[in-house]
Amino acid sequence: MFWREKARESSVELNGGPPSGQVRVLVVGDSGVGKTSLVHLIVKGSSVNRPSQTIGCSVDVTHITYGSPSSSSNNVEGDKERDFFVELWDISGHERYKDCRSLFYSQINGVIFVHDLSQRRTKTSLQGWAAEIAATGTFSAPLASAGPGGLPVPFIVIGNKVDIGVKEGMRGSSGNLVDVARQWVEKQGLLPSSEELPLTESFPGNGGLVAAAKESRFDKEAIIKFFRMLIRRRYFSDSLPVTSPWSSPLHQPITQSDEITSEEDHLYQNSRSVGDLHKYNVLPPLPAQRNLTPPPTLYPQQPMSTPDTKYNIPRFALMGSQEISSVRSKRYDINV
Ligand SMILES: Nc1nc2c(ncn2[C@@H]2O[C@H](COP(=O)(O)OP(=O)(O)OP(=O)(O)O)[C@@H](O)[C@H]2O)c(=O)[nH]1
Repeated sequence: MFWREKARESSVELNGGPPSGQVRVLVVGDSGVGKTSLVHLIVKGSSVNRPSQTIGCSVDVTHITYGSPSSSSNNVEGDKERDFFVELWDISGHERYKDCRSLFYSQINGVIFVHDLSQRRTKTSLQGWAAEIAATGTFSAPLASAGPGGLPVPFIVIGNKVDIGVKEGMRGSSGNLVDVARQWVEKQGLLPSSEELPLTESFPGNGGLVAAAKESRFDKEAIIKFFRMLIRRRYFSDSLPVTSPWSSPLHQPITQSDEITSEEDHLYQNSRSVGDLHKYNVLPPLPAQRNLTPPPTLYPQQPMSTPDTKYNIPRFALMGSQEISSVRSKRYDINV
């Protein structure tokens, strides 16, 4: 395995210094669901025309800010705005790499599960992905209670290809054999229309995001909040509650984060999807010191404390194609 730097921005404007740390996020799901397209969209802010099939794993790095821009650097609270790297490890979904992909499941802070809304089985298989990662991965800042498949870190689920996906409540054909079979059986009157063929839809399904990576549509706000939540858990969580995305969603009114302020927050204030929220539950924290060996950090972190923030994740808020203002990207490929 070797790393090949594919592109590097000439300069990275950071908030008064080098990044304060990094979090590692796996992006997993079956082959062809659009993981590479989504990562490209998150990092570059635009769609990619013809993504090539991922070989083993490719890693993109973006950076986001965390903290309050108005705080002075002398603030004893240490809540001034800081930059953090977010590593997005795009794992190939191809069967070819099934036996070796656990090589990449190292010191994970969070997971983005991706499925294809037009291929029902790609959602069903997320349970297997979760179990595989839980069984073979190592984790940074693990949660006290495990999620699906025993996964001990926060995750989000993204249903991609909403542009061609079967609309909720409609029974269209996705081209998937199981769905075709279901439709045929229903047409024969063999099953009541609400009856499901034996499909395991046990993966948490009520709190996911939807996206159309090909059309540059995704819930940028939710993704950024997810990243910030991971940063908070890893670097600021000694005395803070942490969140558990796999707990039962709480449907509460949207509350605006009073901790994090940035242009992005203002940009997306008006774009929230009201009434259809996925709310992270709050669980007791694990102190950052209890982490397993963290990923190699480029720069030492300063201990800081910040007030707690509860995150609301809109489930469905499609955004136009906008450049992610705080994104400075580097891309690395890993070949195995
Ligand atoms: N219609 C539609 N097609 C999409 C969308 N997102 C991605 N695709 C297409 O789906 C195909 C697979 O996309 P990738 O991003 O390479 O999928 P992947 O999950 O990274 O695939 P692997 O590398 O094999 O794991 C490509 O032809 C994309 O253009 C979408 O939102 N809508």
